[in-house]
Amino acid sequence: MISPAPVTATASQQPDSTGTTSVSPRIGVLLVNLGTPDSPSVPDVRKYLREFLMDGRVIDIPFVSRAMLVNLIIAPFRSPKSAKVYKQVWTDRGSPLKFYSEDVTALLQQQLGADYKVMLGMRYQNPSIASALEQFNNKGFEHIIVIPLFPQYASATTGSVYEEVMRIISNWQIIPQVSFVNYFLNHPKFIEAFASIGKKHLEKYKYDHFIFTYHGLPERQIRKGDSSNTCLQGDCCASWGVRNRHCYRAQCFETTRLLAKALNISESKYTVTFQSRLGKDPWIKPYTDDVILELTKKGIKSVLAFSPAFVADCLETTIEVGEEYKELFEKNGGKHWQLVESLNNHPLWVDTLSDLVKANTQKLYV
Ligand SMILES: C=CC1=C(C)c2cc3[nH]c(cc4nc(cc5[nH]c(cc1n2)c(C)c5CCC(=O)O)C(CCC(=O)O)=C4C)c(C)c3C=C
Ligand SMILES: [Fe+2]
Ligand SMILES: [Fe+2]
Repeated sequence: MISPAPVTATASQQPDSTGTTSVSPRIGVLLVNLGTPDSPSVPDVRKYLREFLMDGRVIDIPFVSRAMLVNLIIAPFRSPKSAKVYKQVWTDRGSPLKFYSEDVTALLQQQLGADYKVMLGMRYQNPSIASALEQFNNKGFEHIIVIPLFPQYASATTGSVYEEVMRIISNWQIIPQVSFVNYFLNHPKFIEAFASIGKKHLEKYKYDHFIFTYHGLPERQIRKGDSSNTCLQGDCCASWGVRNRHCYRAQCFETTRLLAKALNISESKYTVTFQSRLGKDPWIKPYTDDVILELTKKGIKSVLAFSPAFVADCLETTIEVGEEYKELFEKNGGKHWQLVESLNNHPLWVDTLSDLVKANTQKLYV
């Protein structure tokens, strides 16, 4: 696969709010994505999967059971299969998840200017969150803004990033002001960015149906965070608000409603689905593969598939949605399946991040 050329940042000195030009940045911005193996080799993929799946927020079962499951079953059996798939998406700049995250880091740095220093960390493997945060340790930074690159909150993703950042920062001599962005599932520019990529496909083809497929989660993880005791019952996700603010499933429905509105897609024309389930426990429903089969039975011939839980193309978009679900759809009578590419290095995505940083930048009283 050929990757786009890297984006390079040219940080310039800019006047601050008092009109004076600052010499060194005082605000650190840490972007964190999930992570990816260092290479598509089986040992590197195994190392990545081990670190990822041994996170107690990802596989939330007792440590000993988790260690047995990961080390005796998942890592040995899944690594060779996953390595093959990583080889398919690998480019001269590495995995798309990583190089698009690097591009966005450079573009955001360019946009924010010299008062800010923007760093990228990966929750698993490299560059680590620890190595990125070290750039802010004891160097005069007054505020660190952490943005996990996950539009919707889940304990397995955003929650895990918070835990790791706090674990590291808690050892510092000076702990500056730290802000965390909890989610941005409804940010107008985030919605506009995805909608504008989708529109390009809509201009070329008249689709019968639209699928909004999100990464799944074990139902258990939704229940654990459900203080209202309303989740996963009836149409609990029909609305999103104070009652279910951190329900990942409700958040996915909210992102979808906003995207459908921006794209003028009526409710009867789309379905929200959840993909990538692992293991035998029930995950949040409906499952993407089940819905694909139902749609083909109803005679749906063409589908445009959005994957708005991801901000960069990765295995879960390019391969799972773009290839595996396409194959399933076509095998069962579908004719035209199209994945909407992820935000990657889209200018409106960089604007979204810039807005999030600005909204979290506090006046420093010095
Ligand atoms: C086993 C439990 C898993 C949970 C819970 C989970 C939540 C979750 N993950 C993402 C984002 C991504 N996941 C990716 C890959 C991936 N996820 C799991 C498992 C869980 N994820 C596995 C085993 C894998 C690896 C797939 C493989 O190797 O075959 C990726 C892609 C990484 C890449 O480099 O391409 C992303 C991104 C979210 C948003 C989420 C909870 C909402
Ligand atoms: Fe995942
Ligand atoms: Fe819910």
